[in-house]
Amino acid sequence: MSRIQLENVTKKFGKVTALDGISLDIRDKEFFVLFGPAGAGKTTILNCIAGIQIPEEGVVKFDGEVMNLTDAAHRDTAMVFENYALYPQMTVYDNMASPLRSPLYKKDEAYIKEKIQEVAEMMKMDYLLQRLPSQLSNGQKQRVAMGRALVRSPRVYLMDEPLAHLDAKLRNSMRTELKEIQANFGTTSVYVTHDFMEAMSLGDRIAIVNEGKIVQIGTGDEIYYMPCNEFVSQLMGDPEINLIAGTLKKEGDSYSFIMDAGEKVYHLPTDYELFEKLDDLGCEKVDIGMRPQNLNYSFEAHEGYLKCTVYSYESIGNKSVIVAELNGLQLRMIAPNGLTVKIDQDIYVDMELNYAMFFDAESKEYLTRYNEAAVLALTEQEG
Ligand SMILES: Nc1ncnc2c1ncn2[C@@H]1O[C@H](COP(=O)(O)OP(=O)(O)OP(=O)(O)O)[C@@H](O)[C@H]1O
Repeated sequence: MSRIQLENVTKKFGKVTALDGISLDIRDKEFFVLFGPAGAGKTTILNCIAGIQIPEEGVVKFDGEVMNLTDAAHRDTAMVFENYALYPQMTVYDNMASPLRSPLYKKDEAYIKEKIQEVAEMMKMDYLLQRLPSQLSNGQKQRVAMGRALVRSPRVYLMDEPLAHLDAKLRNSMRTELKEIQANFGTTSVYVTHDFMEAMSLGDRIAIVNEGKIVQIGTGDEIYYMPCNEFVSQLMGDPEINLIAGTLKKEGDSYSFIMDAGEKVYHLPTDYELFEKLDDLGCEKVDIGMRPQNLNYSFEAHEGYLKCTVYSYESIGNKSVIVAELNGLQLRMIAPNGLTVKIDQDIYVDMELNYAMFFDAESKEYLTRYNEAAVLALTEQEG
């Protein structure tokens, strides 16, 4: 059992408030992801759980027991750092054995050998056991650092960007493995990342951290489909969501959206629940959020398509991103690789508005979206 709670935790470094009244309730056996931009406070949260840093205010609890006065060595956590922290003079085997040889968790050598063999096989690194860290690639060092944490069965694994130095292919396969390993071990895990795909694929739940505060907590789908504000909508998606400023206008039973750029008028697809909500909210100035995959383009003029020019066309691996521009508004869209596209050439853009999210133009807070009830039903199933 390991439920980890933080209640109103504040941590300062001189004048910098790294954590500003953070509260989290991480469930037993949960794979919990902390996701946010650089400097948000993610590592500091891990350090407060580990006992490496002590909050000035607030409480850290393990299974209901206050841990603030328990030192790091006695909290029974296992941490994996981005910078590996391997002992350079020890072989991989001895590095992995080190937690099991420490006075606190001491095990006999036969047990240690068996455990290391099991983890090394699982992590496909048994051929590395006799090497020194200096004889390993960065990716291999990272696997060893993770293996060293996995030989123990602590109350909680604390992982700080453990896949950051792996190449894309290895990162993908490690992601899948990690999730399986955690499911098998059933150990509560808190995992820091600033990689959107990693957060989505690993987290049972994700906490969005920004400027020392928790902005939103939920399943990946919940946050992706109903981000609580524009900042979260931008963070949750790669390529980033399009935010399009304009004015809502009610006309009888229906609504139009007049886009600021080009003053193009869109008649919003009918969704009575959405329209009722818009009636209640009474907002005029809104930003519409459109994911890049819900924009379509053509190089020929079409009725209802928005005439723009190509701003850029760049490959992002197995697909590309086209950015179209109109009066300073840039629209990101997904396209295949290998198109013949010239910068500044005409491009015509269509928006699948029945996927739109609506944000208040002033506060930037989420207002509503199409199919909100269906999204809520989906996320309730997951929760
Ligand atoms: N030991 C320290 N001394 C002074 N300031 C610190 C210290 N540790 C963290 N900070 C500051 O606290 C804030 C939060 O840092 P933290 O490392 O927790 O962020 P993070 O979200 O993990 O960022 P990153 O993704 O870049 O690792 C930052 O402003 C950082 O500069």
